[in-house]
Amino acid sequence: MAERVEAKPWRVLEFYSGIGGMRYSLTASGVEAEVVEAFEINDVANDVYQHNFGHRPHQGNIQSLTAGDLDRYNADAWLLSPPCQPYTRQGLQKHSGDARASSFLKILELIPHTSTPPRMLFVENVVGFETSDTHMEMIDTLTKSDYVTQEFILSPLQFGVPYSRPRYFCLAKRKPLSFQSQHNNNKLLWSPGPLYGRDDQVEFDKCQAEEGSENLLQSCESVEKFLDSTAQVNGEPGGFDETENGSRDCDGHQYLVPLSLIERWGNAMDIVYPDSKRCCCFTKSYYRYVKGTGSLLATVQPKVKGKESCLKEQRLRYFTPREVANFHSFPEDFEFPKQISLRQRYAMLGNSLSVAVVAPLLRYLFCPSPVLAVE
Ligand SMILES: C[S@@+](CC[C@H](N)C(=O)[O-])C[C@H]1O[C@@H](n2cnc3c(N)ncnc32)[C@H](O)[C@@H]1O
Repeated sequence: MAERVEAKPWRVLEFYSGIGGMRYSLTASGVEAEVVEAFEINDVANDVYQHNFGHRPHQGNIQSLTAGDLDRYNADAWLLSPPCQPYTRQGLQKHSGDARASSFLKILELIPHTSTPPRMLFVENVVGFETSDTHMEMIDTLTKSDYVTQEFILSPLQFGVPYSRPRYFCLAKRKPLSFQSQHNNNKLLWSPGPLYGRDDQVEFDKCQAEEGSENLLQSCESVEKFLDSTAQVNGEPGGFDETENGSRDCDGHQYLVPLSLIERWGNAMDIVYPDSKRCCCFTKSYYRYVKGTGSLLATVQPKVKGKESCLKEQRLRYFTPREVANFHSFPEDFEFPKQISLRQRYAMLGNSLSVAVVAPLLRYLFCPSPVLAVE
């Protein structure tokens, strides 16, 4: 095998590509890499991916891929964001017993059967994955296949984004490749310090990643910066499913939270203001349900913030899909094709990831470009 020619981009496979959050992160990381194929079962997500990247992912069940199929791509790295439902706190936490975990386990099992196993792997999932039996199997397979791992739990709050979305990440490199800070091998880290060559904050309080300490929040931008100044919150032109939004239509304002919902669920709502420094994780059920699915924006700021003031007078609205994409640090040119309904937009964004978090993790995984062994 020849030494890797530095000018040649890394060849990358993107599994569970969704709307392409991983690909945007790879671009934002500045790593010279090329996505040689993406894999995704959902045709609506593939419409969005194709619209933005000009390439339609391989549509089908990842579970049916064989080692031979994957060998053909001759990929250096696999990026994977498998379904998180088996591990979510709200779910039944059936872990590997959940059918939705099986395609990921199957892909892991293929690694030792490929003729050229990927040199690097990147896995994203929800907090809770790290204690699952799927995680145990993953680490076992990676160790047996000669990989060294470093794991992180990080939130956009730690990257200056006023958005709490802690997620689990596994970075794996196949020997003889190694990480920059090898003393963090086989550790679960709650701090982004190692990504920037700082090891001072590794023993970071895990609550900070999850909830955001006061210091951390003060270093974040305000929610205002993420609002879409051009958004016509009285109805974006075109692209929305009339019947779906009809029931929400309140004075023609499709993003306004109906008063009936405020009366019923007001106590359970997470309300933020333009000068807030934190908002809650947007899930795929945002806009369908209000409890625990993401924050609502008060467009009229009361003298006393919060629920002490009449919620009905705060003119609460949902964040628009563009604004959710902003909290995910998606680029400005990301857009949905017109035919994608509002609910589908929220659902796919809720499944996606934070580019602000994943880009530096990918940079850390790929760089400095390790010199590969000469065969
Ligand atoms: C957590 S989401 C990943 C989203 C993606 N990272 C993004 O930025 O949008 C998981 C994705 O995997 C897809 N998926 C789930 N099971 C699959 C399977 N067996 N084969 C292919 N795709 C699958 C889902 O449709 C979903 O889009």
